[in-house]
Parts: sequence; C-alpha cells; structure tokens
Amino acid sequence: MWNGYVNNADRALLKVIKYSSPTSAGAECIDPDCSWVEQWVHRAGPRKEIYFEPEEVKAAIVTCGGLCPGLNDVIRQIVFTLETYGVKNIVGIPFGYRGFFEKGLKEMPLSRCLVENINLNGGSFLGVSRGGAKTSEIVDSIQARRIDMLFVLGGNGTHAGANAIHEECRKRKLKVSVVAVPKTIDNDILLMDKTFGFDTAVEEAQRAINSAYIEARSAYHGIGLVKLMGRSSGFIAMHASLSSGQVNVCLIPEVPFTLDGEFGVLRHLEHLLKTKGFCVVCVAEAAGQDLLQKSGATDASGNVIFSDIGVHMQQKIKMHFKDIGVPADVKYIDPTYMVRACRANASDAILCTVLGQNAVHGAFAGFSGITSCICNTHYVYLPITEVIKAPKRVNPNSRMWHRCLTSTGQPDFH
Ligand SMILES: Nc1ncnc2c1ncn2[C@@H]1O[C@H](COP(=O)(O)OP(=O)(O)OP(=O)(O)O)[C@@H](O)[C@H]1O
Ligand SMILES: O=P(O)(O)OC[C@H]1O[C@](O)(CO)[C@@H](O)[C@@H]1O
Ligand SMILES: [Mg+2]
Repeated sequence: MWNGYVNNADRALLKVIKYSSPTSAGAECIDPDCSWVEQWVHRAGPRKEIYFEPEEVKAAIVTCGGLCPGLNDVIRQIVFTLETYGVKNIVGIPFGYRGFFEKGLKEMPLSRCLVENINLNGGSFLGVSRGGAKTSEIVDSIQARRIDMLFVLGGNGTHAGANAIHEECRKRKLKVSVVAVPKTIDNDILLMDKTFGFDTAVEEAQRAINSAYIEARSAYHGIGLVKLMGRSSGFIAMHASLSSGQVNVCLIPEVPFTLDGEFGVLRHLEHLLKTKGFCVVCVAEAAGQDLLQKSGATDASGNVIFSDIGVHMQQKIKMHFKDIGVPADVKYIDPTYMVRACRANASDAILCTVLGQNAVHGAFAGFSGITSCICNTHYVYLPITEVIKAPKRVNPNSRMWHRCLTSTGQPDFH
C-alpha cells in the first residue's frame, strides 16, 4: 500500500515538551496551569494529487532582505524540483521585491542547466534588496506576468510581504500559490528549529572568535572582542560562544548588562586579566543598546539601525584600563559581512535542499501563504501568519542560555 506520497492528513506535533510547571527551564505554557494542548501542523512533502497542471505553470522565485548562506542552494532545488514536475516556465525576479516594479529589471529565465552550480558560491544568484515593497503593485505585476507560483526566500520582513501578497491574491481571486522559505542568519523566526544559513553563520563566527582568542592569548593582557550579527536576537552570539568554547563573556540583547560598577563587565575583565592573563568577549550587535545613544535611523525596510556596541565597548575597555593604570591590549574583530556572504556548510546545504523541494511540493499541493520549514526535526508547512507574530528571541530562562553561562563562567552583570 506504500506509495511514497505524503497524505494531506499527515501531521507533525508542534510542541513536544509538556512542562510540569511555568517554573521549568524555558517553559512556554499554553495556559496559566501549563496544561497540555496538542497542536498539529501539516507535514511537508509530495502529494499524490496535485493542484496545478505542470505544463501550464509559470513559477517565479525571489530572494529578499540581506544575504544568507544557502540562498543559491534553495533556488537551485526549487528549479530542479519544478522541472521534475514538468514545469517549463521558471523565472527569477531580480533584486528582491524591487524586481517586480522597478523598470529596467528583467525577469531571468531559469533552468536546471543554468543553476546547476550556483550552490558553489555564496550570495544570491538573483540578487537581494531591502525596502520598496508595495503589495498592490507587486500583485499587479504577478497578474501581468501570469505567475501561478511564487517562491519567496527571506526573513521575517519578507514573510510579512509574502503574506500580504498572498492575501491580495486571494482578494483578487487569483489562483496563485505563494510559498516562502525562511532564510536568515539571525535564526529569529518563530516555531521552527532553525532557519537555513544559521549553522553556517555560527561556524564562520566561530572562526572570528578563534582569531580573537589567538590574538588575546598571544598578547600581554590581551582582550579579544568580537561583534556578531543578530538584529533582535542573540542566537549567533550564543551558539558561536558555545561552539567555540573560547568565550569568557557573551553579551546578548535579551539579557541586560552594565559595563561600569562593581558588577559590571569591565570589573569582570579586570578579574580575568588578573587570574587568566587574557580574555575573549563576544557581543551581539543588538546587545546593550540602552547604554548607547539611539541612532534614530532605519534601513530601507524600516528596520532600526543599531548604534555600534562593538566600537563602544572597544573604547570603553581601552579607557577603563588606561584609567586604572593596568595595561590591556584590545583587539576588536567585526566579521559581520564575512559571516553572511559565505557558501552554505554541509548541514545547511542539506536543509536548503529539503526546504526547497518541499516548497515546490507545497505549491503543487495547492497551499498558499505557507512557509516550508523544519519543526522538531520534521519537515512541515506552517501558516506564515503564525511565524511572523514576533521575532524569535533567546529565552534567558532556557537551558541553552544557562549552558552558555556555564561554559563562559560569566557572572550576572548588574
Ligand atoms: N510588514 C511588511 N509588509 C510587507 N512587506 C514587508 C514588510 N516588512 C518588510 N517587508 C518587505 O520585505 C523585504 C525584506 O524585508 P527586510 O529587509 O526586513 O528583510 P528580512 O526578510 O527580514 O530578512 P533579514 O533577515 O535579512 O533582515 C523588503 O523588501 C521589505 O520592504
Ligand atoms: O545588509 P544590511 O542591511 O547591512 O543588514 C544587516 C542586518 O541583516 C542581518 O544580517 C539579517 O537580518 C542582521 O543580522 C543585520 O542586523
Ligand atoms: Mg528581518
């Protein structure tokens, strides 16, 4: 009876831990009594019955937001899978949502032959952009181009855009399937195990930490300082600190800290120089923003541009040790774009392959307004509306953050 297809009624369980009490580490309770409510989500994969006639389909792919390792892997797998279904008309929309309305930007015909090797490089074969998304204009363009399936690769902003496009298509009664694939090195999208690109970013970030460690270790009273990305969450900083094992202080936006005073970071650095002779600090870009003057600036998508905590800390550390008359050799590393522009590592490449293939299966199954992701190690489709409710952040009560604290040995900084 086995036929290899996923049944439309197949489900994966969304929450797999039953917390006995709201005081359990990382507890997320569905109600104040922490009672167990099962929640099931659609399993991803190919269906026996498909909603579109492949020969008649025009499919488009667009990549939005910042760069992320694995974008090319996903584009490539979407094209491969579409061709396997028999789709002949596949196009890439250049430079994010901008490609839908900016005059002079032409859609790019895509084929297996053209995208065969794009995974060997980082970046996006189609180009990316921020800002400028006008839903009605984008849907006008989708209508004019007669697109039936739109695959949108991006982070939370892109997902909000994809959902708006999906809603507008429904309003106009267009039979367009809008399927997203969550991309972001920040890993800040709700409900999923991880977004593609995150693993690779952590691996690259670890190299920067290792360099900081070597510099600090080799200097007299060396202090290595590394600033890592993460718009509103400290996942990269926490995971890179954990994986490297070379970080003595990890600072993330979810956990406030002070620099000065008896319990401040600077006093702890003094202690580390005294006891170890050197130390390594890893700070997430959104950490400690309350210590800085707000830049007030936003990027083209309306995202807040942070004040530079890395440069601020570098200056504060130098000044502090000068003031107390203790020599300190501060080496600051900001590997920002090096972390994002690299090619996907092996684990991300596999994740991208599965998510890209499942995105196409989801569109053929007739879904729209969904995202293709991994949840509790199972591949599923989630409604976009559920994953964009808020950015995912590190839970300071989670076991993972406490593991990080155990590993660094840092105290509370207040
Ligand atoms: N609420 C929204 N509704 C419609 N479109 C949006 C919304 N938020 C962002 N967008 C559009 O989505 C695109 C990408 O958004 P953004 O620059 O925030 O990146 P992102 O998808 O969050 O990825 P990254 O992780 O790189 O920040 C932009 O073109 C932006 O205009
Ligand atoms: O490409 P830009 O606009 O410099 O974006 C930087 C932001 O993009 C990300 O890399 C991904 O959201 C963030 O970590 C960072 O704050
Ligand atoms: Mg974003």
